[in-house]
Amino acid sequence: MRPILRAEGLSKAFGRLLAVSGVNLEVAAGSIHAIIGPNGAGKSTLFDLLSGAKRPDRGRVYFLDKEITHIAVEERIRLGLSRTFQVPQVFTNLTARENLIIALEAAHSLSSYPWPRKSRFLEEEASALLERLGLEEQASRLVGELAHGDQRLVEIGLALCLRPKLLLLDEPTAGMSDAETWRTVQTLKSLHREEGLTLLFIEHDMAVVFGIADRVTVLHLGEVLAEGTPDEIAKDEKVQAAYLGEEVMAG
Ligand SMILES: Nc1ncnc2c1ncn2[C@@H]1O[C@H](COP(=O)(O)OP(=O)(O)OP(=O)(O)O)[C@@H](O)[C@H]1O
Repeated sequence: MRPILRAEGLSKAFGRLLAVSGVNLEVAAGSIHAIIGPNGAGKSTLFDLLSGAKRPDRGRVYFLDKEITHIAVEERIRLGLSRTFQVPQVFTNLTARENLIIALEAAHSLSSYPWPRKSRFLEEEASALLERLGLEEQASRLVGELAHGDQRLVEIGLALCLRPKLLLLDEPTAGMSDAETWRTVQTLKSLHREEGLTLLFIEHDMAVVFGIADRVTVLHLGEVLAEGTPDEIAKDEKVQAAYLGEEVMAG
């Protein structure tokens, strides 16, 4: 299938440490693609290069066949490439609904709308998003008081306000209980199914990777060690060796 995102020979060094080294990556439109790898493998740095938070020393990034290597984060978002972070970027002193309304207002240019119409539009859009995320009951609570899993879902909601075609998720289930992880996985699956959203996500929890990914790229010491279906990756001896000493591939 046609790639929505393509990276060619991406490299990024911090001093003498080569964090990302000659990475080639293709993310098929409509896929759920996981990036895995031991701690320090370069996963977050790769995300920074793809989302525009950092610039590569070498290599190119293409989104929908347009080269985006040197364009700003905001422009990438406008093209349809959004991301979430390891620590949720949300307004903790506002409610879940208020968070979404602010993001929706910023995402749509509504300045010419008369206020009643604008207000109704924002309320309706926020309600629809809260329902899609399963956050109706939490809508009027301060985000800072919500469970960690719900805060992360609010952050995903903020990214969805921008109507992305591709969503980059940095460890979407990190720090979640089993129940929160399950709920997040179901929500991501339904967003993928119902909205045709392509997902690229970094994940340490192999149950999540094997539960939803149709493609997996393994990074190790900044390089692509292997790429394939979850089953191919689970059987790969190079991958098993790279994870030696970590428990993540067990089971
Ligand atoms: N700003 C920075 N300055 C110096 N070194 C950095 C910086 N950011 C990352 N590194 C180093 O680059 C390497 C890759 O880090 P990165 O965070 O991309 O890995 P990761 O695979 O996301 O790790 P983790 O799974 O622990 O989050 C690590 O050795 C890290 O210490």
